Amino acid sequence: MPNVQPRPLTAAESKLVRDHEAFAASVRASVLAKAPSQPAGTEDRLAYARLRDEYAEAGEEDRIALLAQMHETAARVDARKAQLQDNALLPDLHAPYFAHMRIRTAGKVRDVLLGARPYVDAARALTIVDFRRAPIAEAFFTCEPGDDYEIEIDRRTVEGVLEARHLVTFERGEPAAITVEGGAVRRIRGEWHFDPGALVPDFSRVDGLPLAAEIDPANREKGVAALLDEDQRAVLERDPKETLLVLGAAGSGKTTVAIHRIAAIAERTADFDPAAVLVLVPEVGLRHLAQRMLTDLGLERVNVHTFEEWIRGEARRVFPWIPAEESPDVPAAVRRLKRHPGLFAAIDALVEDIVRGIGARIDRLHAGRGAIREVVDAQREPVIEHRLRHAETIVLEAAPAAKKPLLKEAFREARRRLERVQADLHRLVGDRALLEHAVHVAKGQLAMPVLEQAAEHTRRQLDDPSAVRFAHVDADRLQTLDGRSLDEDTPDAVAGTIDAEDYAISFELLFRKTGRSGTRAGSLRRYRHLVIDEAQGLSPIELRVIGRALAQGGSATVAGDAAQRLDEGEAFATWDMLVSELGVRSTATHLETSYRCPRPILELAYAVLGDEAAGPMPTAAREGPPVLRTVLPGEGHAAVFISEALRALARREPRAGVAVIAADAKSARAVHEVLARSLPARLVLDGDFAFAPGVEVTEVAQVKGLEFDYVIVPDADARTYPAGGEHRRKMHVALTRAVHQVWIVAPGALSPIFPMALAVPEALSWPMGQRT
Ligand SMILES: Nc1ncnc2c1ncn2[C@@H]1O[C@H](COP(=O)(O)OP(=O)(O)OP(=O)(O)O)[C@@H](O)[C@H]1O
Repeated sequence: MPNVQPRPLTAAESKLVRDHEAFAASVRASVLAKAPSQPAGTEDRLAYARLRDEYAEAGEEDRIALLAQMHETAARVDARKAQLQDNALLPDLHAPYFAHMRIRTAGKVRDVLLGARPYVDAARALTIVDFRRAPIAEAFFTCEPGDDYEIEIDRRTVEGVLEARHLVTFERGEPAAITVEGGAVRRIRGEWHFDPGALVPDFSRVDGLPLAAEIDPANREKGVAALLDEDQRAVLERDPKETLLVLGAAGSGKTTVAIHRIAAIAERTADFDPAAVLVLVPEVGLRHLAQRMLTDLGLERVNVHTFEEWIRGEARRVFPWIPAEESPDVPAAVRRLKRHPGLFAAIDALVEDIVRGIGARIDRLHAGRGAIREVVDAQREPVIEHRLRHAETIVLEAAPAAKKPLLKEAFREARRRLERVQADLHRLVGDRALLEHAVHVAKGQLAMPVLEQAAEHTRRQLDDPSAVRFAHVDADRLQTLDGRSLDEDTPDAVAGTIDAEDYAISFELLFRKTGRSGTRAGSLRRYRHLVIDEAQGLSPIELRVIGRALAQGGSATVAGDAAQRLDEGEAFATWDMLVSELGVRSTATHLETSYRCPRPILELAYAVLGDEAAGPMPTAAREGPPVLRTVLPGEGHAAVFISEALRALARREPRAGVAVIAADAKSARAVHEVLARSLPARLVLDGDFAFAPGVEVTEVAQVKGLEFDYVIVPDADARTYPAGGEHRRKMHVALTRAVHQVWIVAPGALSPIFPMALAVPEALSWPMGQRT
């Protein structure tokens, strides 16, 4: 806890307290004067959805009547919505606002309160503005008391002076603390006191360690190459033909070593061709980083792709039937099913079924009386083509000479058809009976309802989109009330699409049927050397396809860390199994020193992992400043604190690279919306990091393999990171991106994944209100 030495209030501070008690009383009176409680309009909303479905199914003669009904229902829904919104938008009386500013504009002084919802009661001179969106809130985020402001509102410039600004917390609906010069005034057991304390965390650099932007690009790679430790160098000295598994904690140099191994292989290989090397990474950000590292090493011709980019490109070349559009919205459970190792059991069952079908067909056409079918069914090779060849030999041996040419042709035709996998894919992912095999072997990791979901999702994908179905209907008749397409935001938006997960499944089906990874349209490209970075994120079915892209006699460097899995985690079992899915034999190296993060970050990142840690904590290469932690009453307070801290940091260390890493894209957008009001923060949700000084707001999934001078976790609260392995690994990834220092901000109760006993100092002496 901060060093608190209460003292009585000054007259000005007492006046401030009285003002805030008056604001709170005024909000309460205003809100209570408005009657809430309205019935929900659920029935009408459901009716509208039903009508929309009926419209899609209806014949042209019924459409006009249906449209009229849709109109009526929509009008009722809108009216209800307006009522409900009115009530929902009333301020929350427990904590109606979190900040206050006094502004002087056009000769008048006004008090403006900042809250999550806007609210105005002109009679009571009460104004609460939405801190995320109201233009005037910018004055609060960007000005110090006494500063002039100039803000664009509705194309007008409004000028004024910010006279005062305060953050406020509430307890049981009453003001409990208000920031003032040098600290805060605070109500303790009904008495108000002054508490001293700083309000901006003290980011402190590691002595002697340059910021990323301070490292001369020309020295960057040369520098690391010279620094590599014994274990890292040993990897580079291994035979280029060997497949190596490079394991180690976050920041232990796995990517660095894997990329430098390409340079080492290039040096030792007479006919080295960089275009015969493929580097696969999970995200676009890491692709950019790997490309930069390769360019620094003079290896810019090496292919670098995210796994998804690579398999999409290969699948579209090999399977010309693949639809142009990818599904915008795959249900999470279906995505999990399609990547789960249990799916192999469903594929096995499908393979048996296909074989039975082929045997029965040839038998029927050639009057085999069950004998041909029996021979085909009796074969046990994993690949259907091999079974058919085997069966053909047996059948032909027993067949009379006259029948042989026709039988031969029948088998050839059956084999020729094997490369058609489109229908098999649809059956596999849409047939409950087949998928039950997957759920069965998944031992509780997949639940039965996923069968229904997958079948439904596939059925909708196989539907023509409305635009195709109603091609004969006038375009203006297809206009909906809201002007959107009939499919938008409806489950039909997936009609005519494919899921990204289906690419690997198609390759697996093709292999199980033909023993090859090519069709008449094209073949999977092969490489002499593969680098697979962050391999822990790949599913067995994906690894099989990657393994088949390795040329005969080629080698691979597989790097990863099981503690950094960001999916549910079940696609990964052990490193041995992972390598065996790739179809290679490998030797493992463990890198034991973490170079990126200083000790305090590493300690916290390991404590957060708990049982999810793959091994003991690695050695930290250096000491560093403490991890900072701040628990605040809500998002509004967090936004203010983070923007103030970032502005102070930018003044002190303008060359620092800062990542604000939110749990997901939605949270990143919300944080960015506020930060962008007071500083030039970039929102990065497509991997397009600048690798330069400045503030970038992003989500955990984007930052795999990357590093930043400072990391701020803006949503380390219990709601965003509840207990659970998945959340522990996710936080571990976020924390371990920092080279210098980490600041954890919890808007609300701190996540339970942080150990209570851990010595993480409270960064700010912020008096908490009771409400979070
Ligand atoms: N021997 C070394 N001496 C000093 N710095 C090193 C050394 N090895 C690697 N580094 C640096 O440590 C940082 C982390 O390296 P790298 O990104 O390769 O780790 P990683 O194991 O791939 O991390 P992650 O698991 O987070 O992806 C980089 O800045 C790299 O330059």
